[in-house]
Amino acid sequence: MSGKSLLLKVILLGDGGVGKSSLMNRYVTDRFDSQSFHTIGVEFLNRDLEVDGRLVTLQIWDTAGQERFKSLRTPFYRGADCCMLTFAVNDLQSFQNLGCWKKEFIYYSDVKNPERFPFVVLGNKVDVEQVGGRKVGEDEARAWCEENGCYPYFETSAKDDTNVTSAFEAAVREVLAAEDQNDHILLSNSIDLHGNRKTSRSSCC
Ligand SMILES: Nc1nc2c(ncn2[C@@H]2O[C@H](COP(=O)(O)OP(=O)(O)OP(=O)(O)O)[C@@H](O)[C@H]2O)c(=O)[nH]1
Ligand SMILES: [Mg+2]
Repeated sequence: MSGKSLLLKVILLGDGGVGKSSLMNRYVTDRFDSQSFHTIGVEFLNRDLEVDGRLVTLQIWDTAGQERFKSLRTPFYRGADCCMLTFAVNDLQSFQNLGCWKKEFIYYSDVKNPERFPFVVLGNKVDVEQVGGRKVGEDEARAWCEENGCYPYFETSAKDDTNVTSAFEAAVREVLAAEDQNDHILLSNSIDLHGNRKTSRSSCC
């Protein structure tokens, strides 16, 4: 295990009220507030964790999902290592807006290679299933993830603490895997001192 901690910036995006702040608070402080206020702008919290033997400081940036706060949140997209696109399974519109959130992120973060950028999708509030409140099926959500870039999908509940840890750990794994891939591309395109240019390309998902 490496002794140095890697700082990773993960950003939570999605419609107002889907539970982004609740997911961050559940993960970092293990608390849930059923009366939480809408976020204004952005907030962030850190949590240290170890994934596959690597020490990581996860810096979670929680953004305001309401349209009126757009100009306050978009300046913070730059430098993100992973984007967690969040909807609520009892809110069809929030699912239908995932594509807009992805576009907004790509535009303002100015990522070099959007096709390779690590996104993770969260369908939050799965606890509502028990009271018949689900509006988006798991299959439908998985199909969207498949079509839009083979993104990992997690059905979460900040209220019941379902899959919250797994989702954040998956975000870290996605970033680490993407970095390994980039290192591999750099290595395979390097020129050795004997004049043999290596041109082998790595394959992707
Ligand atoms: N039943 C249920 N309610 C949840 C869950 N997560 C969040 N909520 C509730 O949904 C409401 C909105 O949650 P927030 O975490 O504030 O939503 P947000 O995505 O941060 O909203 P904005 O800050 O406006 O973008 C609050 O009343 C939460 O208590 C969940 O997993 N299950
Ligand atoms: Mg919030």
